[in-house]
Amino acid sequence: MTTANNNIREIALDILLRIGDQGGYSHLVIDQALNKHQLETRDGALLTEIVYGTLQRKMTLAYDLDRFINKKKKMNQWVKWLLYLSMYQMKHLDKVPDHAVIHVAVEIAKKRGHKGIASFVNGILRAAQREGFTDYSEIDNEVKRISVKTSHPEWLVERWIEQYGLKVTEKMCETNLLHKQMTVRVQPLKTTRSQLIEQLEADGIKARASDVSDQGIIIEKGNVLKHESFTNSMFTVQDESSMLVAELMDLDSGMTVLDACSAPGGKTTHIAEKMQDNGTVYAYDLHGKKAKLVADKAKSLALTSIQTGQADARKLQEKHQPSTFDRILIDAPCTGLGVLRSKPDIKYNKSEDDITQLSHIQHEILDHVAPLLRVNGKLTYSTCTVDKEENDYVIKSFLQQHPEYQVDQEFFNEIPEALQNTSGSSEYGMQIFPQDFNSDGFFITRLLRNS
Ligand SMILES: C[S@@+](CC[C@H](N)C(=O)[O-])C[C@H]1O[C@@H](n2cnc3c(N)ncnc32)[C@H](O)[C@@H]1O
Repeated sequence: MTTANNNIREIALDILLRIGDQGGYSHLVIDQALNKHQLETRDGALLTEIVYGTLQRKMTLAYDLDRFINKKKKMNQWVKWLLYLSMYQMKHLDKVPDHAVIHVAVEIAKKRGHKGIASFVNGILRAAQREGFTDYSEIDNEVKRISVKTSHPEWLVERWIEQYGLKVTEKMCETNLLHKQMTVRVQPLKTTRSQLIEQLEADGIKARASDVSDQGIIIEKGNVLKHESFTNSMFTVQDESSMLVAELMDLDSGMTVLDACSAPGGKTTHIAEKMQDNGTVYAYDLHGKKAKLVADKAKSLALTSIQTGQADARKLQEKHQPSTFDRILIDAPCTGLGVLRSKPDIKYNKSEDDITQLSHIQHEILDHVAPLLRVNGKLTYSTCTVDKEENDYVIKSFLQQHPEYQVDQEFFNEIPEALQNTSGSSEYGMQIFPQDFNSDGFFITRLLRNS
């Protein structure tokens, strides 16, 4: 193993300490580290794999480690994370032999600590190499077994089982550990989807058309972010479930649309594209800096129909007259339990109280924005979370208090074929699980104002 390899593990250890114990956001901390260290593509990919893999499986690795350790022994945080990241590589990275993983871990332990710690690390990892890892079937309690095996907190597993059943929950937790392919959305005012796919394929990037959005492209192999079409803003990176939101808003050219919670602008720009950049999309966000990101994104995609501003969605009645908008999108702030594959820290940091608090905010936003829609207009509500309290129940209680609204039944007919029979959906909307379509977990519904 080279110094570069040692270095990658040391950087990985620093990142894990920042995310794991100091609460940094995984994607932001990794991006910062990749920029700071200017790693080659292959090294960057290995670093990302080790950090995400270890973080994704933190609870499983803690269970594994417990089997090899004298529990009375107090361990430094960095030693714990070094053991986790080493065990992760031994269990899941075939290309790195165990003896090399152990060697690097011992070197790092010597450098950061002293000989005694190095010998402790060596002893634990050699025991793991000798005895191997369990398949967790020895855990009788179903909730605990799923929690340990898939590294999701017990409260969340229990909650999902209650809401969606054991089979769906176990599958969801397993899917949350898998790699998600990148998907992008073509900017149709600049090129067509088939032209872009052809261009990518010609340059060695394997790509195919999405079934859920006619602007969507699934990238199967290759780094599309280094391709000239990205530099030229021919597309934007977006998850397929997220693309489905604007697809299901029933948009038309020339409309006046409100996007009440818009940053960083993935859906705002999609809305403008679907209206051929003709009409007006008012895009707000609670945070001024974030609203600027929406303006930047609109500019980079050369879209001119978007007007951005800072505002609390609950106070938009101060800016707009009642019955102004043809379409409204509330892509609400949420716990993000549908995006655990790309943001694994969420599953360790969020609590049931966060769910309840956010559901109150979601309800308040809906309540205050509702009068701004014109009669016969349509309001789309979406979240990237999997939890009934933030989804179905928010809609249910909104409808009870707003008899002038109903769920738009046409919405269910417009759901793409491939997603027609998702098991999580209810009379209040469509719940996409990560396992349904290898996309993010999302809730989407559309309400009609009838008086
Ligand atoms: C799920 S994100 C929106 C993602 C965005 N629609 C997209 O597709 O790129 C929710 C956004 O709501 C914003 N937000 C939170 N509370 C808000 C409020 N009271 N009023 C307006 N925006 C709010 C957050 O800053 C965050 O950017």
